[in-house]
Amino acid sequence: MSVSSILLNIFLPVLTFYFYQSYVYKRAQYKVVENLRPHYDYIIVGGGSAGCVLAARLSENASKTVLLLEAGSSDIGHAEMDTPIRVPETFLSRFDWMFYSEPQQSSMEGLEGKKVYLPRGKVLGGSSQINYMQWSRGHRRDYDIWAELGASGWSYKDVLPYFKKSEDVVPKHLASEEYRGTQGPMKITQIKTSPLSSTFIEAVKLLGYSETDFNGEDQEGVGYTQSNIYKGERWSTARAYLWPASQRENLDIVPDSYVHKINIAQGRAVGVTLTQGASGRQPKEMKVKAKLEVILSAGAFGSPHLLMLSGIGPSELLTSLQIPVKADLPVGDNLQDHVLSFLLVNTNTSVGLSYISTYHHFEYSTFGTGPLTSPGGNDAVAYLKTQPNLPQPDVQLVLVGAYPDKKFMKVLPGISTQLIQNWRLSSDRTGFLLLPCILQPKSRGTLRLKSSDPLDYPAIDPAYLADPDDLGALVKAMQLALRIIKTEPFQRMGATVDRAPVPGCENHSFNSEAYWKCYAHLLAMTSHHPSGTCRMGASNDPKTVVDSRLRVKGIDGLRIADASIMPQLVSANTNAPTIMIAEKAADLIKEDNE
Ligand SMILES: Cc1cc2nc3c(=O)[nH]c(=O)nc-3n(C[C@H](O)[C@H](O)[C@H](O)COP(=O)(O)OP(=O)(O)OC[C@H]3O[C@@H](n4cnc5c(N)ncnc54)[C@H](O)[C@@H]3O)c2cc1C
Repeated sequence: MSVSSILLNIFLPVLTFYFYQSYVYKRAQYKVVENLRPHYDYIIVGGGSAGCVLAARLSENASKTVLLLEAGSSDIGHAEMDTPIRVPETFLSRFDWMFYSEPQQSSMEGLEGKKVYLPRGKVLGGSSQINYMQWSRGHRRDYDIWAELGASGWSYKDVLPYFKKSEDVVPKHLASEEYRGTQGPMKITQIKTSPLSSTFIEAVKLLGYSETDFNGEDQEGVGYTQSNIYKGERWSTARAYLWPASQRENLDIVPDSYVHKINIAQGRAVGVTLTQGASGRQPKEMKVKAKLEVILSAGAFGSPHLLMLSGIGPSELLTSLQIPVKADLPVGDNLQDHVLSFLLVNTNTSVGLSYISTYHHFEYSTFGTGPLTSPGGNDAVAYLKTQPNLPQPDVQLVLVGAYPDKKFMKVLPGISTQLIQNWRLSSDRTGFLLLPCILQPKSRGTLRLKSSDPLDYPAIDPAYLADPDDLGALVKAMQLALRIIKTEPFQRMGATVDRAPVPGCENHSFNSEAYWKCYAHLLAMTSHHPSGTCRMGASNDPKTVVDSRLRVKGIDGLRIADASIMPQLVSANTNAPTIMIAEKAADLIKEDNE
């Protein structure tokens, strides 16, 4: 071994580790809360994307006491979450609830047991701590439709100020005064580390689209991914909102606290029951009282689960489980998620992020730059229309500058061992992934309690592709992606979709519509955007759980603010919209109580 290779392979990683330990791990800490107060003005359940925003905003008023309860652990000092390229390492880790769907009836034939792995963050910062950090708001029509569906005060004009309030857009060319914010806690940047991104942008432009700020005036078009990544690190809501607020006297942040019941007396939420120290220390059950409100921000799976455990949900189901009914509401209906498929594209040269070396690890830990700052490889994105006359884009196409190995494909999307073994993919593993995703799925699923034991996970059935129109839409999205691969910029690198037919679809001629239909039926996956399970809308609408001020119908002192309240899934990733929901919720709560 030469001196230079010893330096490169041994000393650099050691030095890197030392820098990381001394720089990142000691930057922040939460105040230790020895004993909870007997009551707080506000109790927030769930410290995820929404919960961290609410904790920070509600504790701005020093005269109000706020308790944030999070089932998972602290987020501080975990390089696997902080380093943007390392997203997949958080899956199936202690920071993940590791939900699985019920076996799917109309899709996912190629997945183990036809079940979809549904990761969710279990840590301060919640799913914003394990997500791909894509920052996108959706189309203005999405919010106008919310208002048309009965969510008054949630049209695009109404929510735009809250999107702006949440963000600090760093690249100057994106910081339009009318549409973007520059004073908010969420740092938004554009990462341009993969040379493939510009090829993708060039290719999409050849189909007649322009490079756009898809979070600005017009969503349609293509661009580099906008990410909540700053100085090379994930900018979760814990980091953006909670860290700066964490030393406030009136805010107690308590991780490792699993709330299993909202206590309701005479039609009012008066507090919660929780188990503290569930992961590690001696578990301790306790009750805490809320003087003003309990705010549920446990996410699209956690919030409906907890409501039902507390007696708020479909009365027939609750009665069958011997749970006394406090309010008969359609909790757990209206589950929506984006569904996508993936195209494995081979190239004749090494592209994307496959060039990452020891030097890049050193570069990252020393300067916070380089390919390790890529948001899990999701480097460019396009919002496209499958028909020109559509009122808004119906497809999101994400470029992932990396080629997955079979081990990864087994975890995400959870392809069955048998299918992977029989799929004779090219052994030449240079290339990239394209992820065509349908933005307005029609399928609707459910979340139901399996038992009254709070530790039993609920039955989650997203009913992917149950509406036959969704399969057709997904095939059209894939065909659009195939057109992009055929453009000259990609042909320069010999890009072709891997020609090994998926086992089960060999009878269809490769590349025919029937082939892709079969492929999508076998191999679709979640885009990780479950929402809608505690639907917001007019209070006299029997399909809604919360009114337009996010108050749970029929129960005083209880609100929900997270992705579960979306009446209809937005046409984008859901983190920025959830943060917007929490920003607006904080103002509604302050208006009603202060
Ligand atoms: C793998 C993955 C990739 C994604 N990629 C993107 C992306 O690139 N861009 C994007 O915009 N969106 C993305 N999303 C979606 C986005 O992160 C979520 O929509 C958003 O974080 C939802 O926020 P939330 O507040 O509703 O829920 P969460 O952030 O999940 O927060 C819920 C919190 O409540 C806690 N909790 C639950 N039950 C209880 C209980 N009983 N007691 C106490 N605490 C409880 C949980 O531990 C969690 O911390 C992704 C999601 C995942 C999982």
